[in-house]
Amino acid sequence: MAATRRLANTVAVITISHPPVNALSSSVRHALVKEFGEASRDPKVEAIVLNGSGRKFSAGADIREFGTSAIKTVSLEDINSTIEASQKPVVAAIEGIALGGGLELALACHYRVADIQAKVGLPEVLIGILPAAGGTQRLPRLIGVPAALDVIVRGRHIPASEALKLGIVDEVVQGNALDAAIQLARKVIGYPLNKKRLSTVRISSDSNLEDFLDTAVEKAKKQFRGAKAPLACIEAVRASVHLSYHQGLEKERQLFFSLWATGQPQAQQYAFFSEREAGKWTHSSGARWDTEEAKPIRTAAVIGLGTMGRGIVISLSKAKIPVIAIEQDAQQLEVGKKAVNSLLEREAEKLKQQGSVPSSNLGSVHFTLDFGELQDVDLVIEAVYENMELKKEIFRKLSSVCKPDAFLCTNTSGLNVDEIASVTHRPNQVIGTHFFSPANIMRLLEVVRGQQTSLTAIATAMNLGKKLGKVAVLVGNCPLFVGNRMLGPYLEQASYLLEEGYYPEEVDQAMEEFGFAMGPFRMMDLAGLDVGWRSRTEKGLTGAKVPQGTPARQRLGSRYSPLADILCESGRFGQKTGRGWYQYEKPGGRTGKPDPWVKDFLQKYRKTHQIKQQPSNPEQIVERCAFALANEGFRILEDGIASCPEDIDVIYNNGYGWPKYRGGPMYYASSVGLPKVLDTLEKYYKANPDVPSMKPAFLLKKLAALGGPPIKEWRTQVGKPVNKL
Ligand SMILES: CC/C=C/CC(=O)SCCNC(=O)CCNC(=O)[C@H](O)C(C)(C)COP(=O)(O)OP(=O)(O)OC[C@H]1O[C@@H](n2cnc3c(N)ncnc32)[C@H](O)[C@@H]1OP(=O)(O)O
Repeated sequence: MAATRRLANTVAVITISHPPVNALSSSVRHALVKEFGEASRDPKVEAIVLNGSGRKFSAGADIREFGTSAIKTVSLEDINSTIEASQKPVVAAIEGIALGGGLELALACHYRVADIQAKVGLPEVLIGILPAAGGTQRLPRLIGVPAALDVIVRGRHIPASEALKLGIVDEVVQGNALDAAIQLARKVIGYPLNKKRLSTVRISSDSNLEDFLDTAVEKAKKQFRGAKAPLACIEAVRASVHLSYHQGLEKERQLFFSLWATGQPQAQQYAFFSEREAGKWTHSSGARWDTEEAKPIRTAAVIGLGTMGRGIVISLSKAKIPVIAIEQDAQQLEVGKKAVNSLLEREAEKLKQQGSVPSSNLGSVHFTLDFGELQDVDLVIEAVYENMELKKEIFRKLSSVCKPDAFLCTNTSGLNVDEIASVTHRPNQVIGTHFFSPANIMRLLEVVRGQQTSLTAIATAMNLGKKLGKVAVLVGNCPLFVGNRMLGPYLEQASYLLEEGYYPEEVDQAMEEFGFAMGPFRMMDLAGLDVGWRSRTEKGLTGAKVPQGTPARQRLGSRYSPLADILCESGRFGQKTGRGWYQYEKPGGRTGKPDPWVKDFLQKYRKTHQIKQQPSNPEQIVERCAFALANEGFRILEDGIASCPEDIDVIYNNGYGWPKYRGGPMYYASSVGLPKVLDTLEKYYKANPDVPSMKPAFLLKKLAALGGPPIKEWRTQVGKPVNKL
């Protein structure tokens, strides 16, 4: 049953019942109409309380119904207007969550009581749409335009205590929200309801409000580059100022349909469900997320307190896991300790502002130089710099010091997890946990399974990711895993574009207009050019190990761009040295400006190597870079390193600044059309046979030959997950 009704004296309690999150599916909406109608007509009923089963009010509209005929049956806003117009007082008892349509339903009620643990919000913008059941019209009438705009455009989940301050809820209770709502309902029987009907409230407009909305548009254009939903949200809220409630609703509806026509909601909803699917990992043995039990992690340790290690310590502490943090010498320990403590203070401050007690919400951190102190921890994460010998030395030590069932994780961004595991007595307990910088902020975690990694270790690492609030994706062990492996051909194309006549700012601008948080050159400057340079030097691609007589722009018979190496040889490592692809105000500076030195250097380089300049074409920049990424993605699928295209997209959306409204590189390839992607790559590769990364992947050819089936069908065509080195 989608909703049930019972009588508590003269109060009817209608309970939405649609596990797991009480989404307002068509059957729930039908049930609400029926139960509410009967309660309204029942002379024994003097007031009505709405709540959700399983201590969750509602997560809003059933996202799976969008684009289907089910969404057209019984509109949520019709239900909301009926509730609002009720002559009997209606109180929402909010436990757990009231999100999207869930909050819109609660806003139609005359009163709202929330449990202290509850969160409310209008997160529609995060799935590419806007609140479309009156939310953009009722919320500004309740809490004012500026506060409502912030809630709607950011889509954040607001804790009950803040919701009370904002005026979204009338009462917050520590105990049972349902009992409190019933009590309130009884108390207000017979009170006038007019002022409680939000659709009747008037918003007074003034020029400040107009300026405020105009500024919000400009800010949103910059902040959400290319995303249409935030702008539609602002326009809908603007309508609440100028139009009657009913005209505003019509505007909300029109904006919803025009957003749908852009294709962005479909991409963002694909991204939403792909994230949920990533948690449902499968293994070639047939084992799955729901067959394997994770071990509890009560204590953890982090080795290395560089940028990554510090972020990991904070993540663990925020998940209330006590951490032991280790460094190799007293001086580095002191530096790391100061940095961690200052980050922890910031977290404690945030908790205080939310009304929580930091000491009960943050795990303790103990700093030491002594590996002996790790003997009882459940899990260790090594986060030292990328050097195989150093990592092996640490894992040897860990293997002898840690208790036999402790899990040993490496935060390598691409080294061989099996080789690291091979020096331990427990390769089955070794697993890769590749965090992204800054690790306390970035949501992505690549969990890398080695040949011998046990299913329990996989389940435990995936579960830990969830506990840390991350989206964990299980991948196979190959050089650079998934995300960084795909970055190779992408950055290669970016460099070739510079050789062929573009400048870093032009390539970055094209990719940022496409929607990337940062273009490739800004990203390299931020990450530090020296990191890749060190790795290329170790591989003999640059530096003294390159055989005499090797052409400057060729390695092992393939095309090679030495541009980044030359920059590094001139001490240009990016932001950290104040010079890289851009110039910065000072070493460590963040604001990059185009650098005349780079322009001059590129012009001389092109002249020296007699490279013909291509006519400028921003579309070509995007195609070459984005298709290079997707092509490597197809190879990764062929190799079984990622088990489905959705996992690759989750990695790019959450770790590499890919615009979510384009779904991810694989979704993008699918939406452009696989035959077109194939054709573009084929043409490029024919003209550039010395660039093997652009040779169309076998799987791409196979899928294009099948006419480019929908992305959810690709899974049937890909290999079994393996480890490939
Ligand atoms: C025309 C009227 C328009 C109305 C606009 C809307 O209401 S649009 C919907 C707005 N609501 C949201 O965007 C909420 C989306 N959901 C979440 O943020 C989270 O799922 C959650 C509710 C905070 C719960 O998070 P938690 O981590 O506890 O669980 P999961 O995310 O794993 O979700 C559990 C399963 O529930 C499915 N699900 C969640 N929300 C919805 C939804 N609104 N519609 C349909 N399904 C939903 C989710 O997919 C999980 O199911 P699986 O089968 O496991 O994938």
